[in-house]
Amino acid sequence: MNERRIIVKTPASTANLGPGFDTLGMALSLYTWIDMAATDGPTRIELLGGRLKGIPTDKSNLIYKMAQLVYDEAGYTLPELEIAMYSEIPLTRGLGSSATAIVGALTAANVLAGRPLSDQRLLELATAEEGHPDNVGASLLGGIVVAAAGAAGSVDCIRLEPHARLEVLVAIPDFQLATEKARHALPDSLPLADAVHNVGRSSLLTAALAIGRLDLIGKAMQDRIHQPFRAPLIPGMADILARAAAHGALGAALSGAGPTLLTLVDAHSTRKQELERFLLDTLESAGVRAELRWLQPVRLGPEVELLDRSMQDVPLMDWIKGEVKHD
Ligand SMILES: Nc1ncnc2c1ncn2[C@@H]1O[C@H](COP(=O)(O)OP(=O)(O)O)[C@@H](O)[C@H]1O
Ligand SMILES: N[C@@H](CCOP(=O)(O)O)C(=O)O
Repeated sequence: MNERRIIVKTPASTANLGPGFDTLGMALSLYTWIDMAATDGPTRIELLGGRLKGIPTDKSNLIYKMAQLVYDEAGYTLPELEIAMYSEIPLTRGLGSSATAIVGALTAANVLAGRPLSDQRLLELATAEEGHPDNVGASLLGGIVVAAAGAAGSVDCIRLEPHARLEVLVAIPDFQLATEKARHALPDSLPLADAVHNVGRSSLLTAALAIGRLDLIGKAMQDRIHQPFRAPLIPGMADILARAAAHGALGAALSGAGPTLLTLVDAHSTRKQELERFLLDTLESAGVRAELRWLQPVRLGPEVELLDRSMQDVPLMDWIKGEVKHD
């Protein structure tokens, strides 16, 4: 069979950006590649690189399940599949690895099926699977997204173009924190004053990002909905959020549900090394080892390649190595 081989490269994401809990997201320059083709043989799922260890390779795999969902929605019968996947996104660190896998798989399966589903339907399916629209919105639309999930599975999502001078420095701690666990740390209800605080900051942040008021970002990234409750799970976090701006960041936030800490930085800043030192020293004093990564906001959502016959047998890693050289 193997006539349509699809490779989809999907960006990671950071959610919340501080006050926009379950609402704001931004696509980031780390990627997952999903390679999907129909096959006459039995389904085969290959996970490449070290990061996907422990993830099932049978039909309970998330990628396969998302493919099944697309075909069910379209009313088609899912063929047996050959799937390969490689990810450079660290899992369970607050960089949206699960959302990237969901969006990449829905996109690949939709192309394989001849695009029966609209992007809007893919967004709704991805949100239902992930439980919140911020990460999947960013991975699907690219850029910065403002997303709101409504009744009966509806999702409204608006994409903003990231400012050309916006850069991202993340500190990725060497421990994992499952989103589910970090969501359990949150209270069931909040004082009205805290809700008002967040509505103000989140609206200000959205407006500032939309019109390029980088000077307002630090003030606007304040949050009282989730970060105060998650801070005890991440040693050093409270200190970093309180003092990153004094060390050259435009603003700082917990990335998604953590434990990664995110700083937004003006690309023209002359204080990048000072910020790097501050993040590493603060985390080290708190007993946390972390890796720093400079990332860019990504403007594109999933990039789809339909491989022609001459490329049918090229291993996914060889194909990727044409553009990246790391694991
Ligand atoms: N490529 C993938 N294939 C299958 N499952 C994945 C993949 N990437 C992530 N996951 C699942 O998502 C989980 C991590 O999701 P989550 O706790 O929301 O953290 P994050 O999305 O911030 O990395 C992993 O433990 C794994 O079960
Ligand atoms: N809005 C969610 C975002 C979770 O992001 P993840 O990258 O940690 O999965 C939350 O804050 O729980």
